[in-house]
Amino acid sequence: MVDGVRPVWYHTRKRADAVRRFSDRRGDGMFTATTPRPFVVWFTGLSGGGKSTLAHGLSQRLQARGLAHTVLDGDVLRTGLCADLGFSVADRHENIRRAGHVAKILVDAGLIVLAAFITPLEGDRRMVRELFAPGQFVEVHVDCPLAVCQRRDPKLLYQKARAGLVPAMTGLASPYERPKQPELRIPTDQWDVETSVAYLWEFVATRYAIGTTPSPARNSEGRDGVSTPRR
Ligand SMILES: Nc1ncnc2c1ncn2[C@@H]1O[C@H](COP(=O)(O)OS(=O)(=O)O)[C@@H](OP(=O)(O)O)[C@H]1O
Ligand SMILES: Nc1ncnc2c1ncn2[C@@H]1O[C@H](COP(=O)(O)OP(=O)(O)O)[C@@H](O)[C@H]1O
Repeated sequence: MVDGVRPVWYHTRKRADAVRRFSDRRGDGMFTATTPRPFVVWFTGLSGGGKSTLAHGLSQRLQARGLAHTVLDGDVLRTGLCADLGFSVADRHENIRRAGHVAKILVDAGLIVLAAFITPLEGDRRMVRELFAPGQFVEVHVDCPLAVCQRRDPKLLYQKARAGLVPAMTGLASPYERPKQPELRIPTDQWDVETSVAYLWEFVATRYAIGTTPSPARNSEGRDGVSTPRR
């Protein structure tokens, strides 16, 4: 240390110590209920299915509890970081690879990440999952039939695709592989937004012990398996 100037590692360690004191009041290495370990919720599904709507609905609930989080949206990343990519299988793979690594960096920095990308292929979803520790990744299949997505068509993309103006539209000219083992399926053609967000919240809040007393089960690192939608 020279002239009272402290090296970067000093501040980093002091901050880490402070965070640990705050987040580990039990003193046994477990985070408290109000400061869950960071995790990623990865929304996959057709365009118009409800990925962004549900990500922002969950974001509001996290916001209300003061939990540090961010939303990563395919539409947004494609205006900057991924602006060079189109919708071929190879470009979608690269898009998801980049998005997955950004999510990983943010989760490692302590944020809860809500990622909304079509992510149409099982292999790409697996690639992203494998970036994270077991139990840190929640795959949510925003499950909405193509016909309903086409009826909603909030961005008129399907209409344009049918007119030949949007190439490789997912579900029409480009495949969407139905997720085999997501942690959650949300049938957004059958449930309204409020019901869907409530269901999502119940799963996330339980799994990560948000706003509840920590229980021995919450420290489990294993996958919880698919949760069957119920009303
Ligand atoms: N051909 C084609 N197919 C699907 N989607 C298209 C296409 N062209 C543009 N868009 C717009 O891009 C958004 C999807 O980007 P993603 O990064 O989520 O796609 S992917 O995961 O790489 O497949 C998607 O956003 P969402 O509607 O929110 O899914 C569309 O707004
Ligand atoms: N249960 C539901 N969950 C999410 N969105 C729903 C639901 N029911 C109807 N919607 C509507 O469907 C549309 C989904 O659009 P959006 O969230 O942009 O989809 P995506 O991000 O998958 O393209 C919105 O207009 C939303 O209000």
